[in-house]
Amino acid sequence: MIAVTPGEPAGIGPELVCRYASENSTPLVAIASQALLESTCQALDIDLVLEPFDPTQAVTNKPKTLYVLDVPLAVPTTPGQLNASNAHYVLRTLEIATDYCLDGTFEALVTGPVQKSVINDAGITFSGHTEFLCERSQCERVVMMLATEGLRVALATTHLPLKDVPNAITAELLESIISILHHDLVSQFGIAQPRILVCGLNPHAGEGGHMGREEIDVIEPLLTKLRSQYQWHLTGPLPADTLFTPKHLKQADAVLAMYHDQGLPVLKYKGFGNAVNITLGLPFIRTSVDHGTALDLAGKGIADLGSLKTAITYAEAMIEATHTQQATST
Ligand SMILES: NC(=O)c1ccc[n+]([C@@H]2O[C@H](COP(=O)([O-])OP(=O)(O)OC[C@H]3O[C@@H](n4cnc5c(N)ncnc54)[C@H](O)[C@@H]3O)[C@@H](O)[C@H]2O)c1
Ligand SMILES: N[C@H](C(=O)O)[C@H](O)COP(=O)(O)O
Repeated sequence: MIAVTPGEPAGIGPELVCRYASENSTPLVAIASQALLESTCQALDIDLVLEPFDPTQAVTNKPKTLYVLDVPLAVPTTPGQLNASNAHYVLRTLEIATDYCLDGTFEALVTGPVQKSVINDAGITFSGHTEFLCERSQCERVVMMLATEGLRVALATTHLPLKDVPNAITAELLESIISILHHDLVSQFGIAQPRILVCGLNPHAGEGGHMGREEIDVIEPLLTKLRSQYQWHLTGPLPADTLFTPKHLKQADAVLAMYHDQGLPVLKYKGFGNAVNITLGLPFIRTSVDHGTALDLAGKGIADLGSLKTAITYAEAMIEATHTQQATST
């Protein structure tokens, strides 16, 4: 079973989930407000039956059906209008979803977009699903990786102000990020010997130390150590501006970028609308859309479904890969 959280109630998440369930037969359990989903279907004329979810019963593959585990909103919503009063609702849906994934009720969680700012406006420190799921699952570290046809980009740091990035790039951080990335490319993506390209942090990878020393002091020694210890295929640190070119990418299974806007603009330029955001290193599968709440489109029924479809397709494939791995290891 796959759980889905539509995310911010005033964003495009609820309508995308309802439209997906109306048009596709993958059985999904939405952890969300039943009233919100009902009003969304009514407003946009979406043909969908909302069935109460019973955790003791398996869901069946019924067309035009969405199972719902009801989590009431604090206050009714208007599409496109944020209300901090519903921030706790958003987090509650994520808590319930995570806990049901951890106890094995769901095999995967697919998340819709949340509005990070409004959660913080409600007085809750929140930087993203990735960090939230890491903490709730009591993981020491997880890795954000976005993927689209022909490109996978993982991040060494995630939702961090740019000024804090250089100090965060330590050998300890990079070793655990690369280890999780390598492990999950093998186990979840079936790549026997993953080839990973690692970006430098500074322009031209530091220009021999004249434009920053993180490459010389931290990244290169760590890559050398990991190569000799594990024989992993790690290339870098490479200048990020020319790393994202076919010559390099055709020899890679994934790229590790040092920070959010070093890697994600390239990925989204290539695949926005057909990309997926995956959290590696969790004890369960989590995929997500590549876009945000798109408040400008909410309630209009015109937002593109492509990324939600991709996120669900990846979750299904990763479930399959996990089953195959379990079968071969027993
Ligand atoms: N997975 C997530 O939870 C997630 C991902 C990205 C951004 N966000 C959050 O979303 C909020 C808004 O972020 P933003 O404005 O930078 O990005 P956004 O993705 O919401 O919007 C950027 C542009 O893309 C368009 N767009 C987005 N999704 C679309 C879709 N499905 N179909 C057609 N057009 C679409 C929007 O109309 C807008 O023009 C922020 O709080 C951000 O942190 C959440
Ligand atoms: N960094 C993501 C992106 O740009 O698409 C996005 O903010 C969502 O991150 P979480 O999955 O951690 O919420």
